[in-house]
Amino acid sequence: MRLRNKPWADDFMKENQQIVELSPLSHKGTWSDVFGNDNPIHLEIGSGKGQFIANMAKQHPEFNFIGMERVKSVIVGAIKKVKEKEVSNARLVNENAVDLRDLFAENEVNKIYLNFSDPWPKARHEKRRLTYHTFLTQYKHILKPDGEIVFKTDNQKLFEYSVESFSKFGMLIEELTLDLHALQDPLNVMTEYEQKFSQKGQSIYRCRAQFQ
Ligand SMILES: C[S@@+](CC[C@H](N)C(=O)[O-])C[C@H]1O[C@@H](n2cnc3c(N)ncnc32)[C@H](O)[C@@H]1O
Repeated sequence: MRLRNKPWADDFMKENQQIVELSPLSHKGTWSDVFGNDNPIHLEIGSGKGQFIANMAKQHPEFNFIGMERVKSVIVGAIKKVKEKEVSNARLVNENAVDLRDLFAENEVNKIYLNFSDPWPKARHEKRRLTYHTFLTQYKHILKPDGEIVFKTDNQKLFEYSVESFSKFGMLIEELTLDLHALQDPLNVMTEYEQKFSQKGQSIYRCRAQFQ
């Protein structure tokens, strides 16, 4: 579902079809054809302005990256960042993650990144959180049996909620850190929000969880 009509963003996307997939539903089950290889597929939901996906694609040519972002004016920024990196292993889709099973076949994806997802703090909006159990059901379907979710946030309440949600769903918590940057993990690629919040002195939380 596309949310707002923005003709200039539509034009920009049409001009950059080597990066943005205009008919992503048609690739369900055949994403490897889009990339021209069988490399593992890593999906980021809510890519924002694309710093993470652009840098990950550059650092990891052995993986294929798909970034999903529902806001047109935001995805334009992500397209520009991916373009600058001159990579062939990243694609963006302007979709609202409602049911990922429309976009991906069973077991088609190897890893899902949820980076600084919108917290939806009100109880009545719980169903919109990307770590709500209905989303986990979708993730389990599209992920390979050994696939994992990597979740990063600065929001303590969302983090606690999400770890509990993973756990209640029967997922295996493989890693949990309350201060990611203290680990000085050289492989950590920062997102725009991560940079912004860590500069303000906020701790960054990360959890890696696997379906069993
Ligand atoms: C708080 S921002 C974080 C952006 C980026 N991941 C970062 O860390 O800098 C969350 C982004 O997720 C997008 N988003 C939220 N829910 C989404 C959904 N259901 N499907 C696709 N994009 C979504 C929003 O439009 C927004 O750009």
